[in-house]
Amino acid sequence: MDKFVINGGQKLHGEVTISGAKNAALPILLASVAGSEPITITNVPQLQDVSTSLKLLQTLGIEHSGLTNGEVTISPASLSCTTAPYELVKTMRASILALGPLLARTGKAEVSLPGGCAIGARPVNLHIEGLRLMGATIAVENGYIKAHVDGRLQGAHILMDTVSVTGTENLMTAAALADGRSIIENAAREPEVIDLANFLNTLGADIRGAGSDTIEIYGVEKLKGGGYAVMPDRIETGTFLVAGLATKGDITCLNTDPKCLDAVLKKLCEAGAKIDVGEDWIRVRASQRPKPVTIITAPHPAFPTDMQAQFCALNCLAEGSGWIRETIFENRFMHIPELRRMGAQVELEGNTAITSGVEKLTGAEVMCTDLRASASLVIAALVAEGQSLIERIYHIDRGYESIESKLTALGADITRVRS
Ligand SMILES: CC(=O)N[C@H]1[C@@H](OP(=O)(O)OP(=O)(O)OC[C@H]2O[C@@H](n3ccc(=O)[nH]c3=O)[C@H](O)[C@@H]2O)O[C@H](CO)[C@@H](O)[C@@H]1O
Ligand SMILES: C=C(OP(=O)(O)O)C(=O)O
Repeated sequence: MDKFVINGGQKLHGEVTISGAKNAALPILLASVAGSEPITITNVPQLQDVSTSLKLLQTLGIEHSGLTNGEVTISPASLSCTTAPYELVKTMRASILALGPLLARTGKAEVSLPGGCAIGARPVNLHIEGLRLMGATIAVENGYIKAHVDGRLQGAHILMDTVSVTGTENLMTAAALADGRSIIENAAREPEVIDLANFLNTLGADIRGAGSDTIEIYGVEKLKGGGYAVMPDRIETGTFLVAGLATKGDITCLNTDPKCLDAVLKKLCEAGAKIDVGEDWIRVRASQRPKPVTIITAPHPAFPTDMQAQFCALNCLAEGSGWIRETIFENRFMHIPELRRMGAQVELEGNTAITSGVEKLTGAEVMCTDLRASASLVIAALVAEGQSLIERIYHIDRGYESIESKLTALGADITRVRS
């Protein structure tokens, strides 16, 4: 398993180009299952989860060109299998997004249950309930969601009990091919949901209202081919901005979208960063220790849970105490014990992490437990005095493209040790 060795203490400075968004690329790649003509997708990040998605498409019999320079052409016409197997699904939760398009296109789908994972139980009941409302018969047997429908799925009125990002995406994609009109209420408003809707509309779908809490979908019989560029990764952007502030640096994120980052930019300013934005770039500058912030994670447009761990690392360095409450996932504080190994003073009270900022963290051997927890450890190690060894970085490779090259170009001292 690869490791990072980081010698802390370098201020980050310079420009970094942000990659396409993992959480938009994965739904888009898997929604291509619903298509029938060639689709070219660009600005796709080179990530482990993207490789897994392409492997899954291949397992379904769907031919593709492979990913080159962020571009992949997918030929969904060759679909020949409707089972998403455990070996692939277990490594990537987003595989559940194969369920809606497979069922809508072929009338049949067997997708392994993604199961629990590091950050919480993450059930998929809302995906299943929504598809049932659209006329599917679904059984959960032998660890698989087994779904079928005679003829086409039927348009339905779906009120989601909880805001679910992939739940909304799965149902929206299925409804795009259903017979008649569907309404999804209490839909997720995340920018990645809008990106998926725009992608499907490029292929001839009729989806209205994505980005609001009510999405209206008029089903079409077939999708056509087309090209689409994935939106920039707002979480990768936020992670680099936090690293810039934590190291008292001066960095500019290019090829990003400041409009998707309102809640994060607000907290960066409260933490003392000087932020400048343009149409597609964000510059962060800092010269002082950060100020502590108070954060409550919640669905978009509120503060994203995927930025919680990175701000925890920031609060650990702040001048004074702050707190962060996690309301989306019940087990998303596994970075805390690792940050403590680096000298952080953090108490956990239920779903709230209360920090007393320390003047310096110290390098240590730490272990990644999930994707964003890994990002928080990298940020802490960049600031810490001395050397840190970060283990199990396969978690970070799921979601950050070439993170060590990007950080090195910004002046960090980071090396990947391969094993
Ligand atoms: C690939 C992708 O886009 N992943 C993102 C997506 O995950 P994901 O779509 O899995 O997360 P959800 O939005 O579905 O989860 C939100 C909450 O709803 C609950 N829930 C969800 C579905 C369901 O059927 N029943 C249920 O109870 C979950 O347990 C959780 O408490 O949104 C999360 C919340 O912004 C992000 O952290 C993930 O990075
Ligand atoms: C939790 C995340 O991803 P996933 O839903 O793919 O596990 C994330 O991107 O932070």
